[in-house]
Amino acid sequence: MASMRVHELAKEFGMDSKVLLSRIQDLKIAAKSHASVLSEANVEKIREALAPELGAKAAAGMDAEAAAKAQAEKAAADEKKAEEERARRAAVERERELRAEERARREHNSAAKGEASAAAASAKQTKRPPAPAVNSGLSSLARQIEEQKAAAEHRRKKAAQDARAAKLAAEVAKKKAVAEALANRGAKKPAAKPAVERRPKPAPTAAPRKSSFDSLLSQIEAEKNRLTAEKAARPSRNGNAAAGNKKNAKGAGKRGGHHFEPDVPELSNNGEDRYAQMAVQAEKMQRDKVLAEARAAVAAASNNEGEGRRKKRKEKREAAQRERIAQEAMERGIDPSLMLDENVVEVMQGSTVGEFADLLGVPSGDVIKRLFLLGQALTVTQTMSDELIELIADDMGRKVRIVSPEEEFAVVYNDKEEDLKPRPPVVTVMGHVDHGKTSLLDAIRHTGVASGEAGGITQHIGASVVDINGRQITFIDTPGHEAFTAMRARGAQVTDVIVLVVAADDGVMPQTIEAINHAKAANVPIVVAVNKIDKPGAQPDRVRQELVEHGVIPEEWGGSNMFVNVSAKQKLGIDDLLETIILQADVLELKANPDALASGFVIEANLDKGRGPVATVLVQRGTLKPGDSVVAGESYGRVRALIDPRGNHAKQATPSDPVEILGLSSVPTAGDEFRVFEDERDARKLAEERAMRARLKEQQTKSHMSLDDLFNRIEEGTTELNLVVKADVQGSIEALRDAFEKMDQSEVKIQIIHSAVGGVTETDVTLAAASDAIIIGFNVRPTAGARKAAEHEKVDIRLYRVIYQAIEDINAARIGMLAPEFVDKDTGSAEVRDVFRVPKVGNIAGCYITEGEISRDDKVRVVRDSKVIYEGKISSLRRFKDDVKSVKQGYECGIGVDGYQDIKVGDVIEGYRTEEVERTE
Ligand SMILES: Nc1nc2c(ncn2[C@@H]2O[C@H](COP(=O)(O)OP(=O)(O)OP(=O)(O)O)[C@@H](O)[C@H]2O)c(=O)[nH]1
Repeated sequence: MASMRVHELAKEFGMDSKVLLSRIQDLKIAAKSHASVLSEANVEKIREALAPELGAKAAAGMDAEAAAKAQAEKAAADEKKAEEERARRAAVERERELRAEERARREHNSAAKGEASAAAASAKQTKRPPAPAVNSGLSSLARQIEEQKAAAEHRRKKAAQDARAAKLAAEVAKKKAVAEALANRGAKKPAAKPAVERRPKPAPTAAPRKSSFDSLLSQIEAEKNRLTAEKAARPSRNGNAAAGNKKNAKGAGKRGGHHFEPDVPELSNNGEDRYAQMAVQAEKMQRDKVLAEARAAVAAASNNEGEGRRKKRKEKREAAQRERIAQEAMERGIDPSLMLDENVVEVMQGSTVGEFADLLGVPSGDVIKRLFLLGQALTVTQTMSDELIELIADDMGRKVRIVSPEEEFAVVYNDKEEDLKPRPPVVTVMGHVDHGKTSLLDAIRHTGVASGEAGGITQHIGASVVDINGRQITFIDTPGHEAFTAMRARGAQVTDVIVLVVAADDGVMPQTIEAINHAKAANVPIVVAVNKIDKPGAQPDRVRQELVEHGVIPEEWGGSNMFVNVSAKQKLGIDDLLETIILQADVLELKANPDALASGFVIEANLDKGRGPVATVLVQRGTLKPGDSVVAGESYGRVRALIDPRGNHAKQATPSDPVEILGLSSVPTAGDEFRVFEDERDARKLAEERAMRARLKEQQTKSHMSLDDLFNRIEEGTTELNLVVKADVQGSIEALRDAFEKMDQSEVKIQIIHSAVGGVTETDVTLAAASDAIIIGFNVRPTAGARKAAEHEKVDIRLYRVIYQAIEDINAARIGMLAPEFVDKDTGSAEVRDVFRVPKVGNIAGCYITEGEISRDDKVRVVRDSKVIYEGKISSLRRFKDDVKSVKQGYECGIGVDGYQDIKVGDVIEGYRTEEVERTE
């Protein structure tokens, strides 16, 4: 059975497609509409889940006759069942009665038996309360058990008595034997055999440990006799025994391996002394024997358990191997279960239909057929997207793992704890416009230079290094959150600490809040530099209070953020700030392995006329040296020279060092990863593959989170929906926040990562791209730059005019039912450069089309300061007094907006069309 569409399945079930769709969504299976394709596995799942419901439905749908027949059949079956049950119960009753009779009979017999017990029995019987027949049967059974228990106890005691008697007899026999042996000692040695034979029969291995001192003595004697006899029977070790032969010697040796042969010295013959010696011997023998037994037991156990142990060790080895693979998988960002499962087939990203079929060992025709059923007509030589590879494999019940080309070179950074060495912190300065970021960086650099090497004028390489009390701090030179977020958007996490500059005379401003949000999104700690404290209007405490409202709480007030008052202009508090940064870094315990091939990120790059491509990189791991083969983004090459921030040639750059690289093949982009390879060919191959992938990616840029995609993302495990909210007034933001809080967030948590009053800017788009967020705008418009950036980054910008629409959309998106069938498509944008008053017609906007093309039939919105102030239709579109159908970008025209006279110079007229969009998967 192949995959099916929802409506096909609904038809099969005799259900309404919509009803089935909602049931499917309840089952958390991705399906958006009646046309959605369901995989075979999902169809099976749905069938199973709906089986009871469908069964009931089927029963309900049967005609009356069939229903009556079924009912009759059921009644007959029930009756038959009841009959059987009655018969079974009767049989049980009969059995019970018979048992009671039998018990009564036995009781009667035992009561009659024995005169002595008769009285007792009758006494017992009189004691027992008169009970009905069944009860008396039970109590007699209990009595029988009691009697049997007593008899067993008696037998046990008797056996114990017998054993004790036998033991005593054995002891006596032993004593006798010892006495005899002692008496015979010295006169004539007893024959070996009889001595051994005389060993008392019940002298088991366990007995000596428990036996008394006397019995031990007798054992010693017996053992000694046995040994003497054995010695006499086998050749002496020095080989002069006439009877000696090699075989015997060997056999004795072997026996010695398992046998306990205590070294018992001869005893002197006089009285108490002799007994003392015997006592010592007894103790020694006891100990040695126990030891020997223990050893034998261990040897036996290890022989028996050898197999088990080997198995265990093998299991342990395999578990360790699995753990290692899982660890490696996690470090490479791969699902460990896919790497551990032997049934998983690894398929190279971008495989053709033919290659895919070969890897799975199936005919290409089969794959093509399945693709066709999914609405994808591909030929054998066409490449399959990741999604199709997974879909078709799933359809075939096969497991695959898509291997990206870069994975071949994926370096697993798994440094051992002992290889990690402390490294300096990397700091970015952020803050509102004009709060003194540049001045502060200058002041800091000046401090560094003053206390550092003489003559070291900092070069602009994108980062600078400052020394404070022998400790290094690396500052990223580009202040502001744009650069920071742009880097982060590219996956480059280079900053350890953010210095947030807030002017003491100005307080918290919109960009201050933006910076806080960026820092929080990146999970980077903030050190606050309250700047301009030299100014008369400075209120550093007010800054603290304002920041508290945004979750930045001073340490002295019980929070976790360090604050320092500074004046960048008068260079006050700079050392204090640097020391605070060091303190914050110490808290972070920053470490890296310097003894490895270097890797890190490009923080700035340009093409220098004289020197060719130049890139400033920040080393994050390992040590970079001239001569290293390096890849930086899509560029590669051999490091010709390293230049430090002071403009000097460097011999090496270690973790947290910024350094300029010369010798690359092309100019990389800020935020690109760089990595050193042992072999230059590998570096080149990776760079080329990256370039190829970038081209591919350009064609199919991975979209960021979008409302259309939210349901699928939730299905894939997304649990958070990040939002950037921009609105015309603060009240709208608060209202939206309130509404979200009331929403069911059990499946996906809604987080507003940034909100502000104003139009949607490029920075909003970069933040959204970096945090995989959706931008929501209320009565605001994106700037042209923001729109372009969003298009490029595939960031979803949703613009609303009423709050409930946004709430409805997000609610619908969560369950995959987002259905705005109509969307506004922008057509063009015009800048109002003049306003003409035309009698009888009204005000006409003299415009310049800055983007796209505006047509006479388009709807328009009038935008002022990024806010929509009017929406309506075009009443007239003219070029030089002529009515025209449309005007393209770069041309001037006159636009009359129907019903709106308040047009002003500087307004923007945006043309758009409302189009019906067919929702696809
Ligand atoms: N009085 C006083 N003025 C300062 C201080 N720090 C900076 N300024 C002044 O504030 C103005 C802005 O300083 P910048 O360093 O350019 O501020 P910025 O944050 O880098 O500004 P942008 O680059 O435009 O974002 C300049 O005129 C500085 O001279 C200070 O500590 N005290």
